[in-house]
Amino acid sequence: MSLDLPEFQELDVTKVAERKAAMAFAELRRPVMVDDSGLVIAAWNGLPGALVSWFLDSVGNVGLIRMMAGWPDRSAQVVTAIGYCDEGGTQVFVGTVEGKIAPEEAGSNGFGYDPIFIPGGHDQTFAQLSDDEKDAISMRRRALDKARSALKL
Ligand SMILES: O=P(O)(O)OP(=O)(O)OP(=O)(O)OC[C@H]1O[C@@H](n2cnc3c(O)ncnc32)[C@H](O)[C@@H]1O
Repeated sequence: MSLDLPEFQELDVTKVAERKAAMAFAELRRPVMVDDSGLVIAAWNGLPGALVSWFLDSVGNVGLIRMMAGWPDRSAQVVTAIGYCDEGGTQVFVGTVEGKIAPEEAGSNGFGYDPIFIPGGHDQTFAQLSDDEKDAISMRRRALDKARSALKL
């Protein structure tokens, strides 16, 4: 079932996931799980964070790379927060991958910011890795592993 929830103007994916989960539970009155993901650029004090889809919709990956010109520190994190809510309350499980913004777009796998994010320990973007390679190290995998073990799924 699909549920349209309001978007929160908030940088922190953890807070967005927590509010989304609570709101979805209030609506559906049954256990819910939501996902919110973001791109956290260190030199920009965390921008765009959870607002990344606004950046991608307006300037795209290429625009984002251009906006990084003049910022020598290209380090960034990709973060997924999984929010879970049931009668007992809300819990959030966060997965993070440290890396950096690529000098140019590369690769055609994946979606979103995959072509411009190079995970630490690699010299290729997420979009140059196979689906299996990305899934093995992704922020979403890390968040889901935490959720699985905490919720005993
Ligand atoms: O809340 P908004 O910002 O409207 O977006 P959304 O709910 O539709 O989507 P997400 O939080 O899951 O993701 C925010 C943006 O991050 C991108 N994104 C999410 N997961 C990603 C991944 O694994 N690799 C690359 N980009 C990703 C996605 O394309 C969106 O533009």
